[in-house]
Amino acid sequence: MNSTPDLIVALDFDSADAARRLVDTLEPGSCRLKVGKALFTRAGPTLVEGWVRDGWDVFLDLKFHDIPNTVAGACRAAADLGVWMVNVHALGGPAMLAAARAAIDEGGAHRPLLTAVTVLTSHDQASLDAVGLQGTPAEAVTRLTGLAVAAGLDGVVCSGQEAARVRAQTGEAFRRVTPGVRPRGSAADDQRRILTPTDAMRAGATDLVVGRPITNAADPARAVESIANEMAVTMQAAADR
Ligand SMILES: O=C(O)c1cc(=O)[nH]c(=O)n1[C@@H]1O[C@H](COP(=O)(O)O)[C@@H](O)[C@H]1O
Repeated sequence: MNSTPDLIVALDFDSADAARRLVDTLEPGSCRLKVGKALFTRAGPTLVEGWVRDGWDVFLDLKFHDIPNTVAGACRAAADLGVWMVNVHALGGPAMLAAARAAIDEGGAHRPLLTAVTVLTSHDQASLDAVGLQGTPAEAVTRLTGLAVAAGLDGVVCSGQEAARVRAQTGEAFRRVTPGVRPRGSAADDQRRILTPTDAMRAGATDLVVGRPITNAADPARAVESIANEMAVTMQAAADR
């Protein structure tokens, strides 16, 4: 198990106000924030820059996937916002990944972590077959992780189900960011490759991304606390072993 797996709260709220209401109850350092396409399209860079100024680590999850030149420009813009992590789709291919890497490395003073989404956690075998990707989801994750490693990225986004495999392929330092995390008893929603926080940590996830189990909870702040507690208990149990 990684020594400090971190909780990333996916702020997939319909409004900036709803997101702010939750973030105002949390402390930077206790978790990280993820701003994805829905909230960013509503609230834009100003919201992100405000949280960065307040000391938050923000994962800007816009999953860039375009021609290399366009993705390079988008990565430069993300770095200029001061975010902690930015991601692209590994499916964009080697040239796109290299352009993203170069854009971040040649950028200004701030250099966010750059990760690549492998196979979305909403994909199962049938939907992977439908888009024409060969092999099982795990095999596709391995292949796409190979592209991310070759381009010098800092990690991949994969499901907890592939975290151990990615660690074996890449070594400990390469990040394994895992969405599709569901506390026991939570609805899977549209996620297909899921694990509980405890199982994702045991599998070697370095960062756990959790959205709806928090944002749809009657008390989102309490839901964050409960997941953080589960993670702390799992860490302690691993340390005691
Ligand atoms: O890159 C991501 O963060 C991501 C990749 C992936 O394969 N699956 C995935 O669910 N995500 C994001 O992780 C979050 C998961 O949210 P919940 O399913 O609500 O916990 C969403 O914001 C997704 O956009």
